Amino acid sequence: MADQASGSSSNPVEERPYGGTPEGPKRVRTRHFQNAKANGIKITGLTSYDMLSARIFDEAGIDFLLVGDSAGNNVFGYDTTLPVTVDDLIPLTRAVAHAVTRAFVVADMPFGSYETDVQDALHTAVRFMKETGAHAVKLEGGRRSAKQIRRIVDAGIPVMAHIGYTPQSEHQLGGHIIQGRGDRGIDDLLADAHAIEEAGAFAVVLEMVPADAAARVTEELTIPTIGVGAGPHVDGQLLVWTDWAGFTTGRVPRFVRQYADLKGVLGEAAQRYKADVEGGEYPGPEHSY
Ligand SMILES: Nc1nc(=O)c2c([nH]1)NC[C@@H]1CN(c3ccc(C(=O)N[C@@H](CCC(=O)O)C(=O)O)cc3)CN21
Ligand SMILES: CC(C)C(=O)C(=O)O
Ligand SMILES: [Mg+2]
Repeated sequence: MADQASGSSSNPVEERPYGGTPEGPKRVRTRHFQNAKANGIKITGLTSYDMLSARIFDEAGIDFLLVGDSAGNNVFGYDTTLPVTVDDLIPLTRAVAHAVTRAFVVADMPFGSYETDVQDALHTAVRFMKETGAHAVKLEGGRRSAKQIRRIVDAGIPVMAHIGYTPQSEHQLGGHIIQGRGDRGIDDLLADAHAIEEAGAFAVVLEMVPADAAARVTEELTIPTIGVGAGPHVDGQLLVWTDWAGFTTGRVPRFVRQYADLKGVLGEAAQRYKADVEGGEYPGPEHSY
């Protein structure tokens, strides 16, 4: 998301140690998502669960950071996102929101915090906005979540929707299964997408859907689509950062391209550290007082 998306091309050029897009908006807002789609500029997103990774991604010019309930898998060590609570995510979201200067921060609403009732959904969204400094909330579901989306948007809180494969419904969907396949699948996906747009969401995540289905949704909607395993014909991409950085120790979905080998780097560092301590090589005189 670069210059044309900002609406203000007069930002002074500043040095960013990780590269990125210094010419883009000073602070990413929902209108920049809309402008990016209108101008054909791709939006980039990563998850983040802590201050250090958030700072690095923000300085690199990643447009938005999602404090995902995938923290269940990647921080808390659960097999699914289902046990994650609002109280689990609030401190992580606060850490990320306080770390960024440019990136748009999205708080993921965990399972059980919005499906029960429209009032519950609003209460959860307000907690995230009031207690963390996030700029928007995200929730799963299309038609089934439209009432919740409308209520939260009416309260002045931007909502990112999420359809296709929705991990909080893993047991109903029967595992990590591609959604939106076949005519019936595409019709369902489109109906969900239109319901989300009508309810007032500013963007929608499409997870694990065929590229042609994602292209149809992207074409038909006026709000930007953010793909996670949805092929190239979408308005932006999002990945779970620990998958993307080669930090995840378990299975990683096929749609991920791994941009680093953190597991290898840290594993090797730990082995060298152990060897140095055991061999009397660390600490050296320069580390001692
Ligand atoms: N975007 C995203 N959604 C998730 O639900 C998710 C992540 N990332 N990353 C962390 C964990 C790991 N998860 C997953 C999800 C799918 C596969 C997987 O291997 N999927 C197959 C297709 C389905 C299958 O055969 O199981 C694939 O080829 O991608 C692995 C781990 C679920 N979690
Ligand atoms: C994978 C994205 C869309 C997500 O919801 C999460 O990280 O929790
Ligand atoms: Mg999530």
